[in-house]
Amino acid sequence: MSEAVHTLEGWFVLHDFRTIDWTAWKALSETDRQAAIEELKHFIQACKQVEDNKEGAFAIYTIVGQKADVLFVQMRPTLQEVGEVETAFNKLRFAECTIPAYSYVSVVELSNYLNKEGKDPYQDPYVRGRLYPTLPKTEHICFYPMDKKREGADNWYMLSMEQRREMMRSHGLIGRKYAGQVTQIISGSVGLDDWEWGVTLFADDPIVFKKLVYEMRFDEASARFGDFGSFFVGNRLPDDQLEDFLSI
Ligand code: VOV
Repeated sequence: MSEAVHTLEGWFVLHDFRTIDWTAWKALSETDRQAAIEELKHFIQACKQVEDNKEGAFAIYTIVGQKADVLFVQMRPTLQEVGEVETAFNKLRFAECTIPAYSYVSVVELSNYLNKEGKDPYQDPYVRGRLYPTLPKTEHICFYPMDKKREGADNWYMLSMEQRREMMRSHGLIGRKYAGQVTQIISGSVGLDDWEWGVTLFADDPIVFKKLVYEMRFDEASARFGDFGSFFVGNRLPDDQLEDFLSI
């Protein structure tokens, strides 16, 4: 049997994609719509407070294309807290005018393919910053789930630790070329959701998503072993644009 890589886990993550039921939203009276916006603003403020207190992380993006209209990314220390914030959102008046489009449950993950053994990684400030991140406030987000293949000769899980380590080293070298242009958060979802990882990328230039993902397609870890789900891409929704976005 091949050796399983040791993983470090950080915050649990919910990617909560909603489609706005514009017909229901338009049917509300102006007063009810304004009250719903105020309530939503309160909810967003509470999520930001959690982030400021370093007790979780939060981001809100509008999604381009018909798969969804808006994405709430919620990170919390426990699965229970992630469930609670999802329920809190569902109780908002605004949520009554949304339709669940897609969701993804995972936990921020780092593997030790490239780590030195020895010190307790959970005490390393760099590792902690990766496991318990403050989400970058970039203009754009890209999310997709992925698997590593288990098909005939292309079975990631039958490779030796050394073979996998070498491929992850090559993968990391490509990624490093994009340092400063893109931030990646890899969250593991084996046993939690339908795919094995969620890939969340943050960048100010969406073309960087295309270039990075394309370049990685030629790298063995992705070319031979990557299987990908649906891609979602979106634009940051700053507080001062929320009203505009929801205005009728
Ligand atoms: C944006 C840059 C970037 C950089 C620097 C980077 C580096 C690294 C390193 C060093 C490591 C290994 C240690 C760790 O940190 O876990 C990883 C790990 C991982 N990655 Fe990555 N990755 C990037 C980016 C990046 C992208 C764009 C993708 C999607 C792949 C694609 O084809 O669409 C991805 C996937 C993953 C996955 C699924 C894992 C876990 C694999 C496993 O078997 O455990 N990743 N990744």
